[in-house]
Amino acid sequence: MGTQLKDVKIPADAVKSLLLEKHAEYIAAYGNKKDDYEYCITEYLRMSGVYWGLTAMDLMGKIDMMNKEEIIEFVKSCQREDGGFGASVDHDSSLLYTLSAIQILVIYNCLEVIDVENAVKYIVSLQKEDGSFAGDIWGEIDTRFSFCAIAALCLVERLDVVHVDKAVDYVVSCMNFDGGFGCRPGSESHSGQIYCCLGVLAITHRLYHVNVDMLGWWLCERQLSSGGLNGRPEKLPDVCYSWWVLASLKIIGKIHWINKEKLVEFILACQDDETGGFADRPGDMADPFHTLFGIAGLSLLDYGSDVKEVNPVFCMPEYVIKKLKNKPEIL
Ligand SMILES: CN(C(=O)[C@H](Cc1cnc[nH]1)NC(=O)OCc1ccccc1)[C@@H](Cc1ccccc1)C(=O)N[C@@H](Cc1c[nH]c2ccccc12)C(=O)NO
Ligand SMILES: [Zn+2]
Repeated sequence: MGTQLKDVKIPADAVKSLLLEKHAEYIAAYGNKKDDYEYCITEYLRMSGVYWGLTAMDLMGKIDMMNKEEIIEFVKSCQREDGGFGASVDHDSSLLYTLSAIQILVIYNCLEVIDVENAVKYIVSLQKEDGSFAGDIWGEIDTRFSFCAIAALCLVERLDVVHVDKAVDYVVSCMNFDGGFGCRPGSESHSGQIYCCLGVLAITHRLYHVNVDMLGWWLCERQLSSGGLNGRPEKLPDVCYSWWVLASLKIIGKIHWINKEKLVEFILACQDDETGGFADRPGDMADPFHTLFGIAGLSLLDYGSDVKEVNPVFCMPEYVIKKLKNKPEIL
């Protein structure tokens, strides 16, 4: 018989509707358990964790349940001498957490509380001769960091300070024969990297470089019989990959190429009806990361009226991105 496709079976008693109130309670309570084991071991990505929780709550119309003052104080306390932001207080600066910090402040519309000029200097300092970006001073090059840099500069309306054409050339040099993108030239196509590279091309209005039919085909091939999407061939479906693939399809105008009903069923089945929140696949433990990307995925699928529209490029509420002078393009 043919190769057994790895997939999950959705249990008959799986959740079939969005438990919005439970997810709001789950996220609101998460920030209060400062001595919880899980909270402590995720200190290394805390700034991103705050972005995930805040964005999920805003998309659910529950942002008022978050402690605005405490969040803004935390973000301010993480800006370092070099202008960048670390994941938590006293952690080294990185482009990943500099983007998350700026995303949080733009949602709260209070960029003035930080030194934007110094943050811009930090981002510029990480661009290389070939247009690529390192993630921090230790120098790892990855198209993820190209997205962090371009997205952050777009959010503070300062795209003019970097070599945009060289940044685009580097991203294009990472395009593969299958239409996808990897982390460096010649790297294997991966849904997360595709999302980042399309984000750079959407923000810089250079989506004409994309082989839309080839990439669209590769992306909708990610859907398995469970309805869920995986990140690469032969991998298991995962609700966060439902976001990376779906957002990518939305950016290139091919979201209608996948079976929306089956994907909605998969995402809803990933909810934890006891604790609230979404897990990566049915039956696993929920976490704030998969909760954001489950809700954002349902938003892209126009599920239910009580979830706000999400911007596929920034994974932030559309009403926030609409205010930008230079909006990202989608096909
Ligand atoms: C570091 N991360 C990952 O590698 C996750 C792990 C994972 C979750 N489910 C399956 N694997 N994978 C992941 O985020 O892959 C998507 C991805 C990969 C590369 C580039 C962009 C997105 C996760 C954290 C994590 C670790 C372990 C378990 C669950 C979450 C993570 O921080 N992802 C990043 C992915 C990302 C989103 N936007 C970006 C912009 C630029 C760079 C990265 C990102 C994030 O959400 N930042 O806000
Ligand atoms: Zn995942």
